[in-house]
Amino acid sequence: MYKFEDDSLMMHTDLYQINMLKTYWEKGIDKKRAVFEAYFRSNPFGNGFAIFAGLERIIHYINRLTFTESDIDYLRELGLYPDEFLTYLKEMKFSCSIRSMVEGELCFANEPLIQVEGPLGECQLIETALLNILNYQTLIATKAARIRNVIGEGDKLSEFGTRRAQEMEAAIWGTRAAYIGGFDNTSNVRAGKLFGIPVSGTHAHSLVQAYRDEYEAFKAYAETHKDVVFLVDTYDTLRSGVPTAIKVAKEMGDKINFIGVRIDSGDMAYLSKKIRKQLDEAGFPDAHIIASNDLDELTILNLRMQGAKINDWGVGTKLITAFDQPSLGGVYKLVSIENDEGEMVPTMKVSSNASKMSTPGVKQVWRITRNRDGKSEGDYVALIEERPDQLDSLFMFHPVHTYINKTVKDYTARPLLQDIYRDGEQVYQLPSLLDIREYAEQNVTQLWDEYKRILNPEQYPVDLSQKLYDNKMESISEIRQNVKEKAKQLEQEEA
Ligand SMILES: Nc1ncnc2c1ncn2[C@@H]1O[C@H](COP(=O)(O)OP(=O)(O)OP(=O)(O)O)[C@@H](O)[C@H]1O
Ligand SMILES: O=P(O)(O)OC[C@H]1O[C@H](OP(=O)(O)OP(=O)(O)O)[C@H](O)[C@@H]1O
Ligand SMILES: O=C(O)c1cccnc1
Repeated sequence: MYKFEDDSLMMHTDLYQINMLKTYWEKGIDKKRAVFEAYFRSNPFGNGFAIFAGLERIIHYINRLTFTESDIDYLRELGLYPDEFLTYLKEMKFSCSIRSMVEGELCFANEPLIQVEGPLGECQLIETALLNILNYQTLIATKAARIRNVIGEGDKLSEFGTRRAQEMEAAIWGTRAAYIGGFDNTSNVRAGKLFGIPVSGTHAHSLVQAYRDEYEAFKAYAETHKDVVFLVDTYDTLRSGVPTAIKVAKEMGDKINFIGVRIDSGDMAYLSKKIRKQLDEAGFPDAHIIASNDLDELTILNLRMQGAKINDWGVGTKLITAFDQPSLGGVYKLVSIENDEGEMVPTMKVSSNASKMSTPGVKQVWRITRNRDGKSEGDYVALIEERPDQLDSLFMFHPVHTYINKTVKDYTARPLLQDIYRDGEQVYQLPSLLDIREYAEQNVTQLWDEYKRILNPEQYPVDLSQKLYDNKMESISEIRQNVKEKAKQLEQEEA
Protein backbone atom coordinates (compact mmCIF):
# COMPACT_ATOMS: atom_id res chain seq x y z
CA MET A 1 0.00 0.00 0.00
CA TYR A 2 2.82 2.40 0.88
CA LYS A 3 5.81 3.38 -1.23
CA PHE A 4 8.18 2.86 1.72
CA GLU A 5 7.78 0.87 4.87
CA ASP A 6 5.77 2.79 7.50
CA ASP A 7 8.21 1.99 10.30
CA SER A 8 8.79 5.40 11.90
CA LEU A 9 7.15 8.67 12.86
CA MET A 10 10.31 10.64 12.15
CA MET A 11 8.98 11.78 8.78
CA HIS A 12 5.82 13.06 10.47
CA THR A 13 7.18 16.56 10.16
CA ASP A 14 7.11 19.49 7.77
CA LEU A 15 9.83 19.54 5.15
CA TYR A 16 10.92 22.96 6.36
CA GLN A 17 12.08 21.50 9.65
CA ILE A 18 14.54 19.24 7.81
CA ASN A 19 15.51 22.13 5.57
CA MET A 20 16.30 24.31 8.60
CA LEU A 21 18.23 21.45 10.17
CA LYS A 22 20.34 21.24 7.00
CA THR A 23 21.16 24.93 7.29
CA TYR A 24 22.01 24.63 11.01
CA TRP A 25 24.19 21.59 10.31
CA GLU A 26 26.05 23.03 7.32
CA LYS A 27 26.65 26.29 9.17
CA GLY A 28 27.69 24.48 12.32
CA ILE A 29 25.01 25.84 14.69
CA ASP A 30 22.86 22.72 14.97
CA LYS A 31 24.30 21.97 18.43
CA LYS A 32 23.75 25.48 19.80
CA ARG A 33 21.57 25.28 22.89
CA ALA A 34 18.04 26.47 22.35
CA VAL A 35 14.74 26.56 24.19
CA PHE A 36 11.36 26.39 22.50
CA GLU A 37 7.96 26.71 24.16
CA ALA A 38 4.53 25.63 22.95
CA TYR A 39 1.42 27.61 23.82
CA PHE A 40 -1.91 28.69 22.34
CA ARG A 41 -3.15 32.23 22.01
CA SER A 42 -6.79 31.99 23.00
CA ASN A 43 -8.87 29.44 24.88
CA PRO A 44 -10.83 27.23 22.48
CA PHE A 45 -14.64 27.48 22.03
CA GLY A 46 -14.64 30.71 24.06
CA ASN A 47 -14.21 28.48 27.10
CA GLY A 48 -12.69 29.81 30.31
CA PHE A 49 -9.98 27.15 30.32
CA ALA A 50 -8.55 24.22 28.36
CA ILE A 51 -7.56 20.76 29.52
CA PHE A 52 -4.06 19.76 28.57
CA ALA A 53 -3.84 16.41 26.78
CA GLY A 54 -1.41 14.69 24.45
CA LEU A 55 1.63 14.04 26.63
CA GLU A 56 1.41 10.26 26.51
CA ARG A 57 1.36 10.29 22.72
CA ILE A 58 4.23 12.78 22.67
CA ILE A 59 6.30 10.48 24.89
CA HIS A 60 5.42 7.58 22.61
CA TYR A 61 6.64 9.66 19.66
CA ILE A 62 9.85 10.92 21.31
CA ASN A 63 10.82 7.41 22.46
CA ARG A 64 10.84 6.24 18.86
CA LEU A 65 12.61 9.23 17.40
CA THR A 66 15.25 7.83 15.10
CA PHE A 67 15.66 7.99 11.34
CA THR A 68 15.14 4.46 10.00
CA GLU A 69 16.72 3.01 6.86
CA SER A 70 13.49 3.63 4.97
CA ASP A 71 13.37 7.27 6.15
CA ILE A 72 16.89 7.80 4.84
CA ASP A 73 16.12 5.97 1.58
CA TYR A 74 13.15 8.22 1.05
CA LEU A 75 15.05 11.41 1.84
CA ARG A 76 17.83 10.31 -0.50
CA GLU A 77 15.26 9.79 -3.24
CA LEU A 78 14.03 13.37 -2.78
CA GLY A 79 17.44 14.49 -4.03
CA LEU A 80 17.50 17.50 -1.67
CA TYR A 81 20.16 16.41 0.78
CA PRO A 82 23.81 15.32 0.43
CA ASP A 83 24.92 11.90 1.72
CA GLU A 84 26.91 13.43 4.62
CA PHE A 85 23.75 15.10 5.89
CA LEU A 86 21.80 11.83 5.59
CA THR A 87 24.50 10.05 7.58
CA TYR A 88 24.26 12.79 10.21
CA LEU A 89 20.49 12.25 10.40
CA LYS A 90 20.91 8.50 10.66
CA GLU A 91 23.22 8.91 13.64
CA MET A 92 21.13 11.53 15.40
CA LYS A 93 20.00 10.63 18.93
CA PHE A 94 17.42 12.65 20.81
CA SER A 95 19.13 14.44 23.67
CA CYS A 96 16.78 17.28 24.61
CA SER A 97 15.22 18.00 27.98
CA ILE A 98 11.45 18.41 27.97
CA ARG A 99 9.32 20.05 30.63
CA SER A 100 5.61 19.84 30.25
CA MET A 101 2.28 20.20 31.93
CA VAL A 102 0.83 16.82 32.77
CA GLU A 103 -2.33 15.53 31.15
CA GLY A 104 -5.50 16.67 32.86
CA GLU A 105 -3.91 19.97 33.95
CA LEU A 106 -6.03 23.03 33.31
CA CYS A 107 -4.23 25.37 30.97
CA PHE A 108 -4.87 28.82 29.60
CA ALA A 109 -3.91 31.01 26.68
CA ASN A 110 -0.42 32.46 26.57
CA GLU A 111 1.32 30.21 29.01
CA PRO A 112 3.90 27.57 28.09
CA LEU A 113 2.48 24.05 27.98
CA ILE A 114 5.64 22.30 26.85
CA GLN A 115 9.22 23.49 26.89
CA VAL A 116 11.97 21.80 24.88
CA GLU A 117 15.60 22.56 25.65
CA GLY A 118 18.59 21.13 23.83
CA PRO A 119 20.53 21.26 20.56
CA LEU A 120 18.80 23.68 18.19
CA GLY A 121 18.46 21.12 15.39
CA GLU A 122 16.73 18.52 17.55
CA CYS A 123 14.37 21.02 19.15
CA GLN A 124 13.41 22.23 15.70
CA LEU A 125 12.77 18.81 14.25
CA ILE A 126 10.02 17.84 16.70
CA GLU A 127 7.89 20.99 16.39
CA THR A 128 5.40 19.66 13.89
CA ALA A 129 4.56 16.40 15.63
CA LEU A 130 4.39 18.03 19.06
CA LEU A 131 1.92 20.63 17.85
CA ASN A 132 -0.05 18.09 15.84
CA ILE A 133 -0.57 15.97 18.94
CA LEU A 134 -1.18 18.61 21.60
CA ASN A 135 -3.37 20.83 19.41
CA TYR A 136 -5.84 18.06 18.67
CA GLN A 137 -5.93 16.26 21.99
CA THR A 138 -6.14 19.41 24.10
CA LEU A 139 -8.92 20.67 21.86
CA ILE A 140 -11.00 17.50 22.21
CA ALA A 141 -10.41 17.16 25.95
CA THR A 142 -11.64 20.75 26.31
CA LYS A 143 -14.70 20.17 24.14
CA ALA A 144 -15.49 17.10 26.22
CA ALA A 145 -15.16 19.13 29.43
CA ARG A 146 -17.63 21.69 28.09
CA ILE A 147 -20.13 18.95 27.38
CA ARG A 148 -19.55 17.37 30.80
CA ASN A 149 -19.94 20.82 32.35
CA VAL A 150 -23.51 21.33 31.07
CA ILE A 151 -24.50 17.80 31.97
CA GLY A 152 -23.23 17.83 35.54
CA GLU A 153 -22.17 14.76 37.44
CA GLY A 154 -25.09 12.35 37.27
CA ASP A 155 -25.79 11.41 33.65
CA LYS A 156 -23.71 9.03 31.55
CA LEU A 157 -21.84 10.49 28.62
CA SER A 158 -20.92 8.20 25.75
CA GLU A 159 -18.46 8.97 22.99
CA PHE A 160 -19.97 7.96 19.61
CA GLY A 161 -17.71 9.84 17.20
CA THR A 162 -15.52 7.30 15.40
CA ARG A 163 -17.52 7.15 12.16
CA ARG A 164 -17.35 10.93 11.79
CA ALA A 165 -13.78 11.53 13.01
CA GLN A 166 -11.04 12.84 10.73
CA GLU A 167 -9.76 9.30 10.10
CA MET A 168 -8.68 6.52 12.40
CA GLU A 169 -5.92 8.05 14.55
CA ALA A 170 -8.13 11.01 15.37
CA ALA A 171 -10.91 8.67 16.48
CA ILE A 172 -8.61 6.78 18.82
CA TRP A 173 -6.74 9.67 20.41
CA GLY A 174 -9.82 11.88 20.34
CA THR A 175 -11.68 9.23 22.29
CA ARG A 176 -8.91 9.12 24.86
CA ALA A 177 -8.97 12.91 25.13
CA ALA A 178 -12.77 12.85 25.52
CA TYR A 179 -12.38 10.41 28.38
CA ILE A 180 -9.88 12.73 30.07
CA GLY A 181 -12.35 15.59 29.60
CA GLY A 182 -15.11 13.73 31.43
CA PHE A 183 -16.81 11.24 29.09
CA ASP A 184 -17.68 7.94 30.76
CA ASN A 185 -17.29 5.47 27.94
CA THR A 186 -16.80 5.03 24.22
CA SER A 187 -18.34 3.04 21.41
CA ASN A 188 -14.85 2.54 19.93
CA VAL A 189 -13.72 -0.97 20.80
CA ARG A 190 -10.10 -0.36 19.78
CA ALA A 191 -9.89 2.58 22.17
CA GLY A 192 -11.25 0.28 24.84
CA LYS A 193 -8.64 -2.33 24.00
CA LEU A 194 -5.72 0.08 23.83
CA PHE A 195 -6.49 2.38 26.75
CA GLY A 196 -8.87 0.46 28.96
CA ILE A 197 -11.64 3.01 28.42
CA PRO A 198 -15.03 1.44 29.29
CA VAL A 199 -16.91 0.50 26.11
CA SER A 200 -20.64 0.57 25.59
CA GLY A 201 -23.06 0.07 22.72
CA THR A 202 -26.72 -0.16 21.82
CA HIS A 203 -27.84 -1.12 18.31
CA ALA A 204 -28.52 0.71 15.04
CA HIS A 205 -31.61 1.15 12.87
CA SER A 206 -30.23 -1.53 10.57
CA LEU A 207 -31.05 -4.23 13.13
CA VAL A 208 -34.70 -3.24 13.03
CA GLN A 209 -34.62 -2.88 9.26
CA ALA A 210 -33.00 -6.31 8.88
CA TYR A 211 -35.99 -7.94 10.61
CA ARG A 212 -38.38 -5.50 8.91
CA ASP A 213 -40.35 -5.64 12.14
CA GLU A 214 -39.62 -3.89 15.42
CA TYR A 215 -40.98 -6.68 17.64
CA GLU A 216 -38.94 -9.38 15.90
CA ALA A 217 -35.83 -7.25 16.04
CA PHE A 218 -36.12 -6.30 19.71
CA LYS A 219 -36.97 -9.85 20.67
CA ALA A 220 -33.96 -11.22 18.79
CA TYR A 221 -31.67 -8.66 20.37
CA ALA A 222 -33.05 -9.35 23.83
CA GLU A 223 -32.59 -13.09 23.36
CA THR A 224 -28.95 -12.61 22.50
CA HIS A 225 -27.89 -10.03 25.11
CA LYS A 226 -28.11 -9.48 28.82
CA ASP A 227 -27.92 -5.68 28.97
CA VAL A 228 -30.44 -4.26 26.56
CA VAL A 229 -31.16 -0.81 25.10
CA PHE A 230 -33.71 -0.62 22.30
CA LEU A 231 -33.44 2.01 19.58
CA VAL A 232 -37.06 3.09 19.30
CA ASP A 233 -37.21 5.66 16.49
CA THR A 234 -36.98 3.54 13.33
CA TYR A 235 -40.69 3.80 12.43
CA ASP A 236 -42.71 5.72 14.98
CA THR A 237 -41.21 6.35 18.39
CA LEU A 238 -44.33 6.83 20.50
CA ARG A 239 -46.82 4.64 18.68
CA SER A 240 -44.65 1.65 17.91
CA GLY A 241 -41.02 1.94 19.13
CA VAL A 242 -41.57 2.44 22.85
CA PRO A 243 -44.68 0.21 23.18
CA THR A 244 -42.79 -2.59 21.42
CA ALA A 245 -39.76 -2.12 23.65
CA ILE A 246 -42.02 -2.33 26.71
CA LYS A 247 -43.72 -5.43 25.38
CA VAL A 248 -40.41 -7.24 24.82
CA ALA A 249 -39.02 -6.08 28.17
CA LYS A 250 -42.08 -7.48 29.93
CA GLU A 251 -41.91 -10.76 28.04
CA MET A 252 -38.25 -11.22 28.78
CA GLY A 253 -38.58 -10.26 32.46
CA ASP A 254 -35.54 -11.21 34.51
CA LYS A 255 -33.82 -12.79 31.54
CA ILE A 256 -32.60 -9.36 30.53
CA ASN A 257 -31.39 -6.23 32.19
CA PHE A 258 -33.63 -3.68 30.47
CA ILE A 259 -31.45 -0.56 30.62
CA GLY A 260 -33.75 1.62 28.54
CA VAL A 261 -34.39 3.09 25.11
CA ARG A 262 -32.44 5.29 22.75
CA ILE A 263 -33.87 8.05 20.54
CA ASP A 264 -31.90 9.37 17.60
CA SER A 265 -34.26 11.78 15.82
CA GLY A 266 -37.22 14.08 16.23
CA ASP A 267 -37.97 16.62 18.93
CA MET A 268 -36.08 15.06 21.78
CA ALA A 269 -37.59 17.25 24.50
CA TYR A 270 -41.14 16.36 23.51
CA LEU A 271 -40.38 12.71 22.79
CA SER A 272 -38.40 12.11 25.97
CA LYS A 273 -41.20 13.47 28.18
CA LYS A 274 -43.76 11.26 26.47
CA ILE A 275 -41.46 8.24 26.60
CA ARG A 276 -40.79 8.81 30.30
CA LYS A 277 -44.51 8.67 30.95
CA GLN A 278 -44.94 5.51 28.88
CA LEU A 279 -42.06 3.75 30.65
CA ASP A 280 -43.20 4.82 34.12
CA GLU A 281 -46.76 3.71 33.48
CA ALA A 282 -45.53 0.36 32.20
CA GLY A 283 -43.65 -0.18 35.46
CA PHE A 284 -40.16 0.74 34.27
CA PRO A 285 -39.38 3.92 36.23
CA ASP A 286 -35.66 3.06 36.29
CA ALA A 287 -35.36 2.53 32.55
CA HIS A 288 -33.12 5.20 31.03
CA ILE A 289 -33.77 7.39 28.03
CA ILE A 290 -30.65 7.78 25.98
CA ALA A 291 -30.40 10.51 23.35
CA SER A 292 -28.11 10.90 20.38
CA ASN A 293 -28.20 12.91 17.14
CA ASP A 294 -25.83 15.78 16.46
CA LEU A 295 -25.65 16.77 20.10
CA ASP A 296 -23.27 19.29 21.54
CA GLU A 297 -23.16 21.36 24.73
CA LEU A 298 -25.56 23.99 23.43
CA THR A 299 -28.22 21.52 22.26
CA ILE A 300 -27.89 19.61 25.51
CA LEU A 301 -28.25 22.79 27.53
CA ASN A 302 -31.29 23.69 25.50
CA LEU A 303 -32.86 20.27 25.91
CA ARG A 304 -32.28 20.52 29.65
CA MET A 305 -33.97 23.93 29.64
CA GLN A 306 -36.99 22.40 27.96
CA GLY A 307 -37.24 19.82 30.73
CA ALA A 308 -36.22 16.91 28.50
CA LYS A 309 -36.32 13.62 30.41
CA ILE A 310 -33.03 12.34 29.07
CA ASN A 311 -30.70 10.40 31.38
CA ASP A 312 -27.79 9.52 29.14
CA TRP A 313 -26.20 11.20 26.17
CA GLY A 314 -24.35 9.87 23.14
CA VAL A 315 -22.18 12.49 21.46
CA GLY A 316 -20.24 11.94 18.25
CA THR A 317 -19.63 14.29 15.35
CA LYS A 318 -19.57 17.60 17.18
CA LEU A 319 -17.17 16.33 19.83
CA ILE A 320 -14.67 14.34 17.82
CA THR A 321 -14.36 16.91 15.03
CA ALA A 322 -14.39 19.88 17.42
CA PHE A 323 -17.12 21.05 15.11
CA ASP A 324 -17.30 24.73 16.09
CA GLN A 325 -13.54 25.25 16.33
CA PRO A 326 -11.55 22.66 14.44
CA SER A 327 -8.10 23.79 15.59
CA LEU A 328 -6.59 24.96 18.85
CA GLY A 329 -3.98 27.08 17.08
CA GLY A 330 -1.10 26.13 19.38
CA VAL A 331 2.35 27.40 18.34
CA TYR A 332 5.96 26.51 19.17
CA LYS A 333 8.33 29.43 19.53
CA LEU A 334 12.04 29.88 20.13
CA VAL A 335 12.40 31.75 23.44
CA SER A 336 16.11 31.46 24.19
CA ILE A 337 19.26 30.72 22.16
CA GLU A 338 22.95 30.42 22.88
CA ASN A 339 24.96 33.41 21.61
CA ASP A 340 28.48 33.33 20.20
CA GLU A 341 29.89 33.75 23.70
CA GLY A 342 28.09 30.60 24.83
CA GLU A 343 25.51 32.46 26.95
CA MET A 344 21.78 31.82 26.71
CA VAL A 345 19.95 34.95 25.55
CA PRO A 346 16.20 35.49 25.36
CA THR A 347 14.68 35.85 21.92
CA MET A 348 11.24 36.78 20.67
CA LYS A 349 9.13 37.31 17.61
CA VAL A 350 7.89 40.88 17.28
CA SER A 351 4.68 41.55 15.40
CA SER A 352 2.40 44.46 14.68
CA ASN A 353 -0.29 42.11 15.93
CA ALA A 354 0.17 42.19 19.72
CA SER A 355 -1.34 38.73 20.20
CA LYS A 356 1.34 37.24 17.92
CA MET A 357 4.17 38.66 19.99
CA SER A 358 5.94 35.90 21.92
CA THR A 359 7.37 36.35 25.42
CA PRO A 360 11.16 35.86 25.51
CA GLY A 361 12.99 33.82 28.16
CA VAL A 362 12.82 30.34 29.66
CA LYS A 363 9.79 30.12 31.91
CA GLN A 364 7.96 28.22 34.56
CA VAL A 365 4.20 28.50 35.05
CA TRP A 366 3.02 28.68 38.66
CA ARG A 367 -0.56 28.06 39.66
CA ILE A 368 -1.39 30.36 42.54
CA THR A 369 -4.08 29.13 44.90
CA ARG A 370 -5.37 30.56 48.16
CA ASN A 371 -4.53 28.47 51.19
CA ARG A 372 -7.87 29.42 52.73
CA ASP A 373 -9.99 27.36 50.32
CA GLY A 374 -7.70 26.05 47.60
CA LYS A 375 -9.35 28.28 44.98
CA SER A 376 -7.29 29.60 42.09
CA GLU A 377 -5.97 33.18 42.06
CA GLY A 378 -4.47 32.90 38.60
CA ASP A 379 -1.33 31.67 36.89
CA TYR A 380 2.00 33.40 37.29
CA VAL A 381 4.46 32.97 34.44
CA ALA A 382 7.99 33.67 35.65
CA LEU A 383 11.57 33.17 34.55
CA ILE A 384 12.66 29.65 35.35
CA GLU A 385 15.04 30.78 38.08
CA GLU A 386 12.37 32.79 39.95
CA ARG A 387 10.78 31.19 43.01
CA PRO A 388 7.36 32.69 43.77
CA ASP A 389 6.76 29.73 46.08
CA GLN A 390 9.35 31.18 48.47
CA LEU A 391 7.82 34.65 48.81
CA ASP A 392 5.39 35.87 51.48
CA SER A 393 3.34 37.95 49.08
CA LEU A 394 3.04 38.04 45.34
CA PHE A 395 2.30 41.08 43.18
CA MET A 396 0.22 39.96 40.22
CA PHE A 397 -0.65 42.29 37.36
CA HIS A 398 -2.38 42.01 33.98
CA PRO A 399 0.29 41.56 31.28
CA VAL A 400 -1.22 44.27 29.05
CA HIS A 401 -3.39 46.45 31.30
CA THR A 402 -0.84 46.61 34.09
CA TYR A 403 -3.04 48.87 36.28
CA ILE A 404 -5.19 45.81 36.92
CA ASN A 405 -3.23 44.22 39.74
CA LYS A 406 -3.42 42.61 43.14
CA THR A 407 -1.14 41.46 45.93
CA VAL A 408 -1.75 37.89 47.02
CA LYS A 409 -0.85 36.62 50.50
CA ASP A 410 -1.18 33.23 52.16
CA TYR A 411 -1.01 31.35 48.90
CA THR A 412 0.49 28.22 47.43
CA ALA A 413 2.47 28.40 44.19
CA ARG A 414 2.60 25.12 42.30
CA PRO A 415 4.94 24.74 39.30
CA LEU A 416 3.08 23.26 36.33
CA LEU A 417 5.93 22.39 33.98
CA GLN A 418 7.38 19.10 35.17
CA ASP A 419 10.53 17.31 34.03
CA ILE A 420 9.58 14.72 31.43
CA TYR A 421 12.98 14.16 29.75
CA ARG A 422 16.41 15.13 31.02
CA ASP A 423 19.08 15.12 28.29
CA GLY A 424 17.08 12.65 26.24
CA GLU A 425 16.23 10.31 29.15
CA GLN A 426 12.59 9.91 30.13
CA VAL A 427 12.31 10.74 33.84
CA TYR A 428 8.53 10.96 34.07
CA GLN A 429 6.36 7.95 34.82
CA LEU A 430 3.05 8.00 32.98
CA PRO A 431 0.03 7.89 35.28
CA SER A 432 -2.95 5.65 34.51
CA LEU A 433 -5.65 7.08 32.28
CA LEU A 434 -8.16 6.87 35.10
CA ASP A 435 -5.84 8.91 37.34
CA ILE A 436 -5.52 11.51 34.59
CA ARG A 437 -9.29 11.71 34.24
CA GLU A 438 -9.76 12.10 37.99
CA TYR A 439 -7.00 14.70 38.11
CA ALA A 440 -8.76 16.75 35.41
CA GLU A 441 -12.06 16.51 37.26
CA GLN A 442 -10.47 17.63 40.52
CA ASN A 443 -8.79 20.56 38.76
CA VAL A 444 -12.06 21.72 37.25
CA THR A 445 -13.72 21.52 40.68
CA GLN A 446 -11.10 23.87 42.13
CA LEU A 447 -11.81 26.55 39.56
CA TRP A 448 -14.22 29.39 40.35
CA ASP A 449 -17.62 29.03 38.69
CA GLU A 450 -17.05 32.36 36.90
CA TYR A 451 -14.32 30.72 34.80
CA LYS A 452 -16.38 27.61 34.18
CA ARG A 453 -19.54 28.93 32.56
CA ILE A 454 -19.63 27.99 28.90
CA LEU A 455 -20.82 31.39 27.68
CA ASN A 456 -18.69 34.51 28.22
CA PRO A 457 -16.66 33.23 31.15
CA GLU A 458 -14.48 35.60 33.16
CA GLN A 459 -10.91 35.77 31.92
CA TYR A 460 -8.64 33.72 34.17
CA PRO A 461 -5.53 35.75 35.00
CA VAL A 462 -2.33 34.59 33.31
CA ASP A 463 0.18 37.13 34.55
CA LEU A 464 3.85 37.72 33.88
CA SER A 465 6.36 38.22 36.66
CA GLN A 466 7.86 41.69 36.86
CA LYS A 467 11.19 40.35 35.55
CA LEU A 468 9.60 38.60 32.61
CA TYR A 469 7.56 41.68 31.79
CA ASP A 470 10.60 43.97 32.01
CA ASN A 471 12.65 41.60 29.84
CA LYS A 472 9.89 41.55 27.25
CA MET A 473 9.67 45.35 27.12
CA GLU A 474 13.46 45.59 26.89
CA SER A 475 13.59 43.03 24.08
CA ILE A 476 10.89 44.86 22.15
CA SER A 477 12.73 48.19 22.32
CA GLU A 478 16.05 46.53 21.50
CA ILE A 479 14.57 44.84 18.43
CA ARG A 480 12.86 48.08 17.33
CA GLN A 481 16.14 49.97 17.71
CA ASN A 482 17.97 47.28 15.74
CA VAL A 483 15.40 47.31 12.94
CA LYS A 484 15.71 51.10 12.73
CA GLU A 485 19.48 50.94 12.46
CA LYS A 486 19.42 48.09 9.93
CA ALA A 487 16.86 49.91 7.80
CA LYS A 488 18.99 53.05 7.83
CA GLN A 489 22.05 51.02 6.87
CA LEU A 490 20.18 49.39 3.97
CA GLU A 491 18.98 52.78 2.77
CA GLN A 492 22.53 54.13 2.86
CA GLU A 493 23.85 51.10 0.98
CA GLU A 494 21.24 51.64 -1.71
CA ALA A 495 21.92 55.36 -2.04
N1 LIG B 1 -36.23 19.88 21.50
C1 LIG B 1 -35.12 20.19 20.87
N2 LIG B 1 -34.56 21.39 21.05
C2 LIG B 1 -33.44 21.74 20.40
N3 LIG B 1 -32.79 20.95 19.56
C3 LIG B 1 -33.29 19.72 19.35
C4 LIG B 1 -34.46 19.28 19.99
N4 LIG B 1 -34.72 18.02 19.57
C5 LIG B 1 -33.75 17.68 18.71
N5 LIG B 1 -32.85 18.68 18.58
C6 LIG B 1 -31.65 18.75 17.75
O1 LIG B 1 -32.07 19.24 16.50
C7 LIG B 1 -31.31 18.65 15.46
C8 LIG B 1 -32.29 17.92 14.53
O2 LIG B 1 -31.55 17.49 13.47
P1 LIG B 1 -32.14 16.72 12.22
O3 LIG B 1 -33.17 17.57 11.58
O4 LIG B 1 -30.97 16.25 11.44
O5 LIG B 1 -32.76 15.49 12.95
P2 LIG B 1 -34.03 14.69 12.66
O6 LIG B 1 -34.71 15.14 11.44
O7 LIG B 1 -34.80 14.71 13.91
O8 LIG B 1 -33.41 13.24 12.49
P3 LIG B 1 -32.44 12.63 11.38
O9 LIG B 1 -31.06 12.69 11.99
O10 LIG B 1 -32.93 11.22 11.25
O11 LIG B 1 -32.59 13.43 10.12
C9 LIG B 1 -30.33 17.71 16.12
O12 LIG B 1 -29.09 18.37 16.28
C10 LIG B 1 -30.95 17.44 17.46
O13 LIG B 1 -29.98 17.13 18.45
O1 LIG C 1 -24.94 12.32 15.81
P1 LIG C 1 -23.60 12.08 16.43
O2 LIG C 1 -23.36 13.00 17.59
O3 LIG C 1 -22.52 12.09 15.43
O4 LIG C 1 -23.65 10.62 17.10
C1 LIG C 1 -23.41 9.45 16.40
C2 LIG C 1 -24.51 9.13 15.44
O5 LIG C 1 -24.13 7.97 14.76
C3 LIG C 1 -25.26 7.15 14.63
O6 LIG C 1 -26.03 7.57 13.56
P2 LIG C 1 -25.90 7.10 12.05
O7 LIG C 1 -24.48 6.90 11.63
O8 LIG C 1 -26.79 5.96 11.84
O9 LIG C 1 -26.40 8.38 11.28
P3 LIG C 1 -27.74 9.20 11.40
O10 LIG C 1 -28.34 8.99 12.74
O11 LIG C 1 -27.26 10.61 11.20
O12 LIG C 1 -28.61 8.72 10.31
C4 LIG C 1 -26.02 7.39 15.91
O13 LIG C 1 -27.32 6.98 15.81
C5 LIG C 1 -25.84 8.87 16.13
O14 LIG C 1 -26.87 9.60 15.53
O1 LIG D 1 -23.93 2.33 20.56
C1 LIG D 1 -24.54 3.21 19.96
O2 LIG D 1 -25.72 3.46 20.20
C2 LIG D 1 -23.83 4.02 18.91
C3 LIG D 1 -22.52 3.86 18.64
C4 LIG D 1 -21.92 4.63 17.66
C5 LIG D 1 -22.62 5.55 16.99
N1 LIG D 1 -23.91 5.72 17.25
C6 LIG D 1 -24.54 4.96 18.20
